[in-house]
Amino acid sequence: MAASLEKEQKQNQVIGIIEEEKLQKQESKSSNKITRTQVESGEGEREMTPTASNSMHRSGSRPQLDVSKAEIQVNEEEKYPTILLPNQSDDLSHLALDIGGSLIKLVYFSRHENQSVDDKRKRSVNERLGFSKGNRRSYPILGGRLHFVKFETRKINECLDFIHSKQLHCGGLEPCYSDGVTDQNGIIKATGGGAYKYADLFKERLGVSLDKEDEMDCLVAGANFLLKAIRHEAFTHMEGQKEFVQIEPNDLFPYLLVNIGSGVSMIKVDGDGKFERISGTNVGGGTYWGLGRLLTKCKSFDELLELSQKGDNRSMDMLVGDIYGGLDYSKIGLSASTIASSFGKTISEKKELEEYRPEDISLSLLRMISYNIGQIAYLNALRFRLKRIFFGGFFIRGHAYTMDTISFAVHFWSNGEAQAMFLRHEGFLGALGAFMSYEKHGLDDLMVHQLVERFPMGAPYTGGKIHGPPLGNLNEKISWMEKFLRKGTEITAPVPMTPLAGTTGLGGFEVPLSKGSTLRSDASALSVGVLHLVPTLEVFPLLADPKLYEPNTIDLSDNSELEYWLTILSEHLSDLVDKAVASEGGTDDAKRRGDAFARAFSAHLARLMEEPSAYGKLGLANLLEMREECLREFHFVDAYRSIKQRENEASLAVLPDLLVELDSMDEESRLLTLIEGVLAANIFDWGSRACVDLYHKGTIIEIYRMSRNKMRRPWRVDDFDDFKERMLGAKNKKNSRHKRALLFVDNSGADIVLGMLPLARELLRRGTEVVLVANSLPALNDVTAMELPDIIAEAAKHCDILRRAAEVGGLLVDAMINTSNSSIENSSSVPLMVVENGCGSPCIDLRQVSSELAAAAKDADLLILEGMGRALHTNLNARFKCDALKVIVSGLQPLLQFDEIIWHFHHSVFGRVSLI
Ligand SMILES: Nc1ncnc2c1ncn2[C@@H]1O[C@H](COP(=O)(O)OP(=O)(O)OP(=O)(O)O)[C@@H](O)[C@H]1O
Ligand SMILES: CC(C)(CO)[C@@H](O)C(=O)NCCC(=O)O
Ligand SMILES: [Mn+2]
Repeated sequence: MAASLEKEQKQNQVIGIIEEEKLQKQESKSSNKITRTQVESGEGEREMTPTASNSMHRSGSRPQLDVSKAEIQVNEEEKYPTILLPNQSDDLSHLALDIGGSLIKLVYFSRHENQSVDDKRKRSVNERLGFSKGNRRSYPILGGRLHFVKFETRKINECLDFIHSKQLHCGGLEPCYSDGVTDQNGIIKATGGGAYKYADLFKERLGVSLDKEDEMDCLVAGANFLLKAIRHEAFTHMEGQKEFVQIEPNDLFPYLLVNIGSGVSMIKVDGDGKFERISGTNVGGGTYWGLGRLLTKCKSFDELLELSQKGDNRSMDMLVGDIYGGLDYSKIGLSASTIASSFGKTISEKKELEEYRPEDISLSLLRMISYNIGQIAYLNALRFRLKRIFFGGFFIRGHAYTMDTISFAVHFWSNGEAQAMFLRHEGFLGALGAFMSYEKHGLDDLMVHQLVERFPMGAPYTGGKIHGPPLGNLNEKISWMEKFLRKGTEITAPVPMTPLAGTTGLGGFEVPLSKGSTLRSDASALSVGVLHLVPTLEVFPLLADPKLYEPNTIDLSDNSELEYWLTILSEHLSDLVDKAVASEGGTDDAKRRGDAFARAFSAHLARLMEEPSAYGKLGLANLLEMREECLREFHFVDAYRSIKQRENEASLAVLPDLLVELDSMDEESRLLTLIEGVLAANIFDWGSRACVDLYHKGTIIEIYRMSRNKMRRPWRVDDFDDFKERMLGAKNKKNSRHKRALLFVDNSGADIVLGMLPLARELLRRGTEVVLVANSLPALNDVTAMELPDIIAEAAKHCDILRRAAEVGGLLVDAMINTSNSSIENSSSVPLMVVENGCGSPCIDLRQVSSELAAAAKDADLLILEGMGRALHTNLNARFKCDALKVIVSGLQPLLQFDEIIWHFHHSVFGRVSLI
């Protein structure tokens, strides 16, 4: 009882300060960091980590850009030069099509050739951990991206141009990978009626043959894949509320798939490839668009849909009340406001078509068709006792009112027994299924954790948008951004609808309530991202229960939280842009890219502000990663590069003094000092202006010591005694040492050099192997795995323990020789290693880590997570199979908050009670 109370209190304390943390982290990471560190090191520009500037690190797990030997190509006619990337391999692509009665859907795959840098760190890690490079060979498609694009069928020429401009028809799957036995070049998988109808046109225009796949097979294959492999693919939508549902793959079948395209197909799905088309209706999306166009003279589907938002169907529809003199027909459960007869009112009036409002016509039509489909779907579900109904097809178009209407119908007629669900990739089921019909596509074998969805700016506009030329390169994308933002806030959401309070009737609400009056034409385009297939990602093996694991501590589905973070991010944007531009030498090109980045990222923020679930279920980790990805999209490789270098150098200069000081202490005080040191050094992270003011007279070691002195116990959550006991043993009892510790490191500079390295050294001294786990790609001023070996090499010059361990771990060049002749195995030393974590974000989602890290985790029995991103914003509530230590500094006002420390030590070893 007491224990659980204590646990609860600690938890509350922890949660209570999160509010304060958020601000600080962001302030710190984006504020202008002019600490004493930088002021002192005049030679900050000197390259300390030569690799960083030469070539972009190609993470084994996330495809990246190779900017080595990049050249700016000046073209007289063009105002802006093109950047040539000679070492950037061309994407290999292939394509599948679903050519429907209304829309053509494309799914295409692009892959960077596997050029991941085989650096010495990687090699030594591979050797040490017996880790090998995944299964790329046997699954040819893995390791690339899936793009989703659509065009109107009546504008098939635009589609052909798109395919041609991207050369998508040239990259069949087989020729790229097989031993040349089969040559399937020139064959594209295609489904939908158009695969028959337009086969000749494709042959004529592109010289390719369409390999026809059955439409129903494809719909089912696509739906099954999405529902199994994409987290939060399905959602419910009722009364304006969108809720993502996670369906267990072994609890998926049977279900009813209702694909609302031009016409509607209803398919009972019992398993992979096991299905039956049980029904359909000719009253579908084509009916709405076709009749709507005739009746309203609308020029586009979106225009028609937009009209409906301002409509009032009572002028068109005959309601029960119209028939019953304003009364309900309660005996049979019909309220006065229930539609008795769609468009029925128009018979009794002598009005001509022109006298009706197009808005009202559109809304009546939309309701008529949505209800009808909902009802037929329900009846079919009833027929086969199916509880779940998934609605796909582009009729839905992410449109809130349409979904609400369908949901209402299903809910109403089934008395709440059946549930309507929608799919984020709504209209792409068939195309995805066609894609999957390629042999050896490898998609079947992909697991949820190997897929990462991203939302680059290029995607919606090359792809999502139905009109317009494809964007070929960054230059075009930037020009496009410039043009597009001149037009204002175009990238926003479909207008969310909220039900009218107290309405009655079958419809549940009479008129859609809209926040704005326009339906953003790009909305549905933006909700489908690019799907990165990353076979090297794995679930972190030490998670106590991966099913229960939720990385994000803060719930962004809470609107005030989301708003808070979006505001923080937008407030710090200009500062980040300055840094990014400076990191690329402040050239005109960098400025232009910086500007485009700012526009793009603001557009994302605006979109999320308007529709929080626009990108699916978004956690803080995703949001922060989106910022980093957006920087990378505009070719900002490492915005904090020079800041990181300066801080590393300044910290390395004082490391020897610190080590001397530590070595003069007894074991117990050294352990405490080390932990205080980690906390103190993590504070350098925030580098706020207040901190600068306070410290501007000190040297880095003085600042570090001063903050360390402020780290007096007791801490906010203070489990140091438990940790100490585990490390040093109790009075008469000596605890066994840990075999291997994984240290998830955070920032460059003091944080890594004066905080984490000395702690690593202590572990090494005690005979524990140490693996430093760092980012694969830059994020803010976080240290990356690629930068660590150089930092360690520098530190090793002043410390035998680090030097020997780094040699054993293969991190030092001379050690490479040793490792290869394996004499090192005889050494009694334990190794210091570095692995990349698989991410490029200040947070870490432990469901998707690099295979290196997963391999390193196999023998680990101690985890140390440091800093707010990795231990607070994510993973605060994570439970592990082994000892885990989370070390975090937090506080609203830096000066007052030095004692705001979260420290907990969590035993999950058998039989021991969790302390938090
Ligand atoms: N931009 C658009 N242009 C035309 N129709 C659109 C658009 N956006 C959404 N729609 C709706 O989506 C429907 C087409 O959906 P979808 O692409 O799933 O079907 P399809 O494959 O073309 O049709 P079918 O499977 O019956 O051959 C249209 O009939 C229309 O109601
Ligand atoms: C003919 C298809 C399958 C073409 O996609 C589709 O438009 C559809 O299911 N139409 C409805 C046909 C019916 O079952 O009444
Ligand atoms: Mn179709």
